[in-house]
Amino acid sequence: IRQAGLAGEVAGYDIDAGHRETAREIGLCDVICDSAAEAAQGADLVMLCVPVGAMGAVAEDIAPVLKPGATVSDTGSVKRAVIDAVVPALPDGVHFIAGHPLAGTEQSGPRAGFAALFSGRWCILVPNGAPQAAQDRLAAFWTGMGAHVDWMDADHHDLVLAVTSHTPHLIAYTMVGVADDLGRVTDSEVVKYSAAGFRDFTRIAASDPTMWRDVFLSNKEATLEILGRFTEELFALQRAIRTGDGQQLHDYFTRTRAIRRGIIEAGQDTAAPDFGRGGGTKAGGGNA
Ligand SMILES: NC(=O)c1ccc[n+]([C@@H]2O[C@H](COP(=O)([O-])OP(=O)(O)OC[C@H]3O[C@@H](n4cnc5c(N)ncnc54)[C@H](O)[C@@H]3O)[C@@H](O)[C@H]2O)c1
Ligand SMILES: O=C(O)C(=O)C[C@]1(C(=O)O)C=C[C@@H](O)C=C1
Repeated sequence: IRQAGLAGEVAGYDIDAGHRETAREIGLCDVICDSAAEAAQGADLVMLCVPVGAMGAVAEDIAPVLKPGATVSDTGSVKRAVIDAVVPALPDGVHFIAGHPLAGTEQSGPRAGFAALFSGRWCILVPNGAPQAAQDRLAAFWTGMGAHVDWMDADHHDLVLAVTSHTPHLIAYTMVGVADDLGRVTDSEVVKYSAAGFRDFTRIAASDPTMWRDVFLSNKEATLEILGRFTEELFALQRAIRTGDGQQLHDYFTRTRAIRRGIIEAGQDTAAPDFGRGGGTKAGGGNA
């Protein structure tokens, strides 16, 4: 936000005093406040970047000081539960537009952020009935940080993300847990010879436990739906292996390879951030 000059002043607050201290040390914001309400007072845009399960409580903390006409948004990985928790807490005349930048790492805390994090990445926004001018302003804010903005309904977002992010994380957690159960994950030979796939699983499985606990508890329905489908496919492959059905395995892997190749050919492989991309439209010099 500061690098792209998207806000006149950025005020921040974190419930963890150590994180506030670190944020002051590294100059993350223009000002680090001692309460959420102090940080939100007078802001044109308030961005809630806390675990999904804490969004409602923070909205209640800041509600009394919000400026009429202010926009409140968030970065949470789940959208329906956040809207349900935040909207009832906000006063009339304040708009909530839910958001989710599809960018992050397994690292947490104030030192884990970097200016190019959102560059070339999608940011999904849920309009939630906010006025067009507020929607345009928030979209310009994200494109100002180099993101591509898409608008989506909250339930659709939660289903799509259950497929592309939430269930894959659960699978990574499980795979690393299985290796640990075998007592081999810390065995130096296993670590030394672990192939890239498993290493990627261990990186994902190092993600923040609070964040991911909240994601699964608040996107229960969609995650369970996708997990059910995943389990059915897994059983089919398990059976093909047991019965020696090479044709089924080959057909399945051919189909999945075509999907990956289709993504590359369509130029939609945004897995790697485009660090070269500059900022886009500026959202104007408000306070965030
Ligand atoms: N990490 C990712 O890959 C990623 C990507 C996209 C979206 N998200 C979402 O963004 C949000 C933040 O994730 P993050 O990765 O920045 O997490 P983070 O752990 O780096 O930061 C969250 C911070 O919130 C603070 N916090 C917790 N409860 C609070 C409260 N009640 N009041 C004030 N501060 C509080 C924590 O102390 C922590 O420092 C989450 O909802 C997450 O689902 C994360
Ligand atoms: O690479 C990672 O660490 C991530 O998994 C980031 C990731 C994702 O699934 O793509 C994780 C959760 C989010 O809500 C958005 C991004």
